[in-house]
Amino acid sequence: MREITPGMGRDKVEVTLPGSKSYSHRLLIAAALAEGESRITGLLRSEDTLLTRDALRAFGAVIEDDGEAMVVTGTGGRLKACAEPIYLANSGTSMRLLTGIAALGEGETVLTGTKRMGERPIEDLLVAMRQAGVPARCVNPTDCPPVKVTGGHFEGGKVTLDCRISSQFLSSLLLAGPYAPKGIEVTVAGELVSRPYVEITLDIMGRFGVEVTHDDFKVFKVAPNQSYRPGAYHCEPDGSNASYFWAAAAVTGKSVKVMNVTKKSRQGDVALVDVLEKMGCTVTHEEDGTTVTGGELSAVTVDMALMPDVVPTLAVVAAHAKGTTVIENVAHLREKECDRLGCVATELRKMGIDAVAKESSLEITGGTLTGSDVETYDDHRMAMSFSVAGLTTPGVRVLDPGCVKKSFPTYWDVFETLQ
Ligand SMILES: O=C(O)C1=C[C@@H](OP(=O)(O)O)[C@@H](O)[C@H](O)C1
Ligand SMILES: C=C(OP(=O)(O)O)C(=O)O
Repeated sequence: MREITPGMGRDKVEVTLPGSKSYSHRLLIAAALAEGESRITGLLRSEDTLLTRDALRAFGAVIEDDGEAMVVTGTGGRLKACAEPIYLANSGTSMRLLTGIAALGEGETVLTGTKRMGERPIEDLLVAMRQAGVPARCVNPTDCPPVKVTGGHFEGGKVTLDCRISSQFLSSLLLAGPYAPKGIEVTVAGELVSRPYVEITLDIMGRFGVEVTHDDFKVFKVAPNQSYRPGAYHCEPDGSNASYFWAAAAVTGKSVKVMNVTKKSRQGDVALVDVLEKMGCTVTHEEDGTTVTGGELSAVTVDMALMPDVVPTLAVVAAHAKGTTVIENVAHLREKECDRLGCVATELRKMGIDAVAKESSLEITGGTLTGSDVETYDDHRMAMSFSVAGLTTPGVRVLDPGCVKKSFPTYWDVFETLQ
């Protein structure tokens, strides 16, 4: 349990954050698929990214950490079969991306995780993998992990993929695509949620020398006989984790500059600053970072389909704003570490805020918050978002502060620099 001390000590604070979770997973995967040695700096070392690292080791990549960089000796796309099941806790990105990669193995791989992982759907990805020749199925009759993938049969070719639940399915097929004999052509059926994460995938594939073409995010083509090029790569800081510090400024009326996170990034969550600006904050864009300064906050109606991970952050800011904020088009939040629509609304209501989770939206009417014991549902973003409420409200106690280890093990140290 951790009780948050209200107030920000200084009027202007600069924070420096660890590497992007999404970029870290992809940098490690691309380097592990390359032939030869890559040196990657700036990587996030958190529970989830280390699970991806360990899984890639199990697939045969050699990965050493010298403290500054991870040095990866890649496999050239020829992966070992894994005798033991690969445990991926509740890292959706590891599970979904590595399920596609397992198709490049030389035998059966079982990928498994926590109880909650066993409730996070993956069948849509497996349907597409089967179309590409890969025997892949859920071990239980649930459409969710554990999954069993039989490598060595990945022909590729044309597949149709439903991307309404997760963009990670598409990233998975694209990342494995260059090593399929026919390459891969993915037609997206249904709305593609969380599109910026696919842009991150394309960015990394491009930087590693693999070409992907697409027709306005509807049909994606990866030609065969391409390979990931090893080299020296750097990981930028995490835009989703920047949100808590911008939100801290928004609710306290102070200024926070997040160093080296800018609108030039492909991380979609950086666009949260545009929403905060609409709500009444002042945003300053500089080459070396982005500053939010709090102001009088008013409600907004905003489509957050492209920025799912910062919805809990925005919800806490909305609880401090005048009027009713409507966060639309976010049904996919129900499939995250917890049901993020239901759980955010429940915890806000415990603080005296009128919050309603609808089927695909969240409505929050700003008001006066009261302190409460915040249940985190083993979800790092619940802990980090609600800690921001503690800056304005006495008596906010985060029940399981340790769950931040999933994406930001040093969160509380950085948070303390605000105070
Ligand atoms: O590909 C990625 O790195 C991610 C994609 C998003 O998931 P969905 O595409 O399932 O929304 C996001 O929520 C997750 O934290 C990271
Ligand atoms: C949804 C998230 O992660 P993942 O899907 O990788 O579990 C997240 O970090 O908010």
